[in-house]
Amino acid sequence: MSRAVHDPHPPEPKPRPTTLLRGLAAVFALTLRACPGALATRVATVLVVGAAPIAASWLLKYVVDSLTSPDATAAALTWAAAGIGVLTVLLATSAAVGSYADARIRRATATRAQSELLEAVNRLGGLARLEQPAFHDRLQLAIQSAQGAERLVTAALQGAQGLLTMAGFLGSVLLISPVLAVIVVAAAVPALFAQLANSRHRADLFWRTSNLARRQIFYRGLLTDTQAAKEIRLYGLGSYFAQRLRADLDGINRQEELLDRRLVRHETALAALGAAVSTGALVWGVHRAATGHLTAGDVSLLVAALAGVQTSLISLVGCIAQGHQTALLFGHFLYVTQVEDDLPAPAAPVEVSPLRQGIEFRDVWFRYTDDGPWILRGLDLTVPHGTSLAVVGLNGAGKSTLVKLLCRLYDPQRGSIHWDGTDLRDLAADELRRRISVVFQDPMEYDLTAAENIGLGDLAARDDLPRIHAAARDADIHAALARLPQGYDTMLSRMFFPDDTEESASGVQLSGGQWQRLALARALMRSERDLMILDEPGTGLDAVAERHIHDRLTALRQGATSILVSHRMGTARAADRIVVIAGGVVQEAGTHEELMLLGGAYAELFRTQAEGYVEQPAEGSLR
Ligand SMILES: Nc1ncnc2c1ncn2[C@@H]1O[C@H](COP(=O)(O)OP(=O)(O)OP(=O)(O)O)[C@@H](O)[C@H]1O
Repeated sequence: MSRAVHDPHPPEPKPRPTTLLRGLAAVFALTLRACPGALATRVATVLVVGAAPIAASWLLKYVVDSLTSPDATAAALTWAAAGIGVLTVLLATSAAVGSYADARIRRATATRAQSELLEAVNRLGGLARLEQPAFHDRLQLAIQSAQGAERLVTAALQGAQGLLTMAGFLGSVLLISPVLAVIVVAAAVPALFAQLANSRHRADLFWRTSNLARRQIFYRGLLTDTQAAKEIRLYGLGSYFAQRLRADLDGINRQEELLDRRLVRHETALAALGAAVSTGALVWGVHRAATGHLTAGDVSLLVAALAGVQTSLISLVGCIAQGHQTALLFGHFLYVTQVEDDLPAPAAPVEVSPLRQGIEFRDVWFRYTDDGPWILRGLDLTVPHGTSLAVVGLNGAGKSTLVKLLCRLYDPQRGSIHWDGTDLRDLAADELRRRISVVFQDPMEYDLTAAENIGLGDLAARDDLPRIHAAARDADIHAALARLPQGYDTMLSRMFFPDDTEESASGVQLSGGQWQRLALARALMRSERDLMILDEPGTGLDAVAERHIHDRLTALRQGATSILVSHRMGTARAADRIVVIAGGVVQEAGTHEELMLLGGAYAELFRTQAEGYVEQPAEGSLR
């Protein structure tokens, strides 16, 4: 079946600005999912805090006018004053309840957003996206925006509150003088546009500096990482990396400083304009009252309205700017959570049955990037069920690439790989992977207990100690783990304490070879495995251990299929079939004896290694 050419490294599109409304809708939806109760409480406080000052200032106008009027009754005045008191109490309590609701919204949305983001990243079936620097930049910004997503809700609610207050007070100013109302609104328009432009510049700055920001996190990690500490000290790299970190931070700071200067100029001018408009309006009001056109109550209302309008305008403009900036950043969160999978899922996945016939690579072409070199160039390879295959070749020949393609961590650009005749692209990647057990060249060292490090191989059996012990025995690591201070419960970490409680019970570090055996035990936990792949498991193992493990694995195989990538010819020779990868294709294939007879690349590799083990006669004995 011919397939459309698939690009395993789809390029990252340039970020498209997210509109305030789209971002707002998305964050409100997120908050509703995270904490609907707190959101409802916050909306109620917004209504109270937004409307109460207007009601209070109208009551105050009534009180002031009544005090200067002979018709006013003491009872009405007292009720009006009490009304102001009730509104003040409501305002004070709403502020406290609002802060509490804000804190709940902040915690709940940040937690929800982070987990939705990590789930989305985990949904990506392959490695291609995760290996793109531009995707990492976006991910970094998405994590930042997930942590501060609630700022958009808070800004929107505060903005709504400001809008409510402003509308009420503007209505009041409108009643006193329509012209004045227009002037007050007009004075706010430049502020609004300036703030929107500023927030766009700030979001641009985040995007432009995200690469620098990621790099300084990398340097900081290097300088504090225990694994890196050995080389950093040995080569005296500490100050060098510290300087590079400093240079990156300086680069970010310089760009931020430029932007801040621009913002301070705008904000100073706008604040001066707002103050001038308010003062002018106040002078006008006092003059109108002095000439008998306004009452004393009108002036008190005007004073309250001008202050109210100015304060809510500033807050509203600030909220829109903050909201706009957060919405632009939130665009990265939306992108990452909605990004297309780098491995297209089959429309109707075929069930992955236990391997019966074998694996077949048919004319497989693969390269990691569009402009990179082809690593595989039309590779054909068959691994019949129940046989063992050894893959050998020089560094960089593409042996690990072949393994990753077989696990469907990437799809080939051309050609196909088949599991019992079914193209891997027609199988669900996670089901396929359940049937494969791999020990990679660089296995993970989890900062967890020894038992957990093995149990992760089959999550459903992570507490099944007899199985964990059996896997450890097969990987020849049981005795070493049993001897640890807390046995299998020993934390294999110098970074964390067991259960974060007992500071005295610090963890231990294993040796490189022991970690490798642990990874092998983890791989052996896979109960449904049909295919075992060992990608250079011997690099950290001593010769005795490798021989022992190899014999155990051969015994364990019992009709199962296995692929071994190895530079150790002594181990590779025992496989049923050996292939030499070179130039992106299978250069030679056969049994050890056949390949030695052929006298090609394999025979040369084998002899070169074997010569290293033959004892040379001492010079004197030559005579
Ligand atoms: N994730 C990646 N992105 C880009 N290029 C890669 C990636 N992984 C490997 N390569 C390149 O692909 C080529 C083949 O790498 P691969 O790891 O498959 O070789 P190998 O035969 O396993 O080598 P070794 O014996 O050193 O382990 C190398 O040139 C390497 O630089």
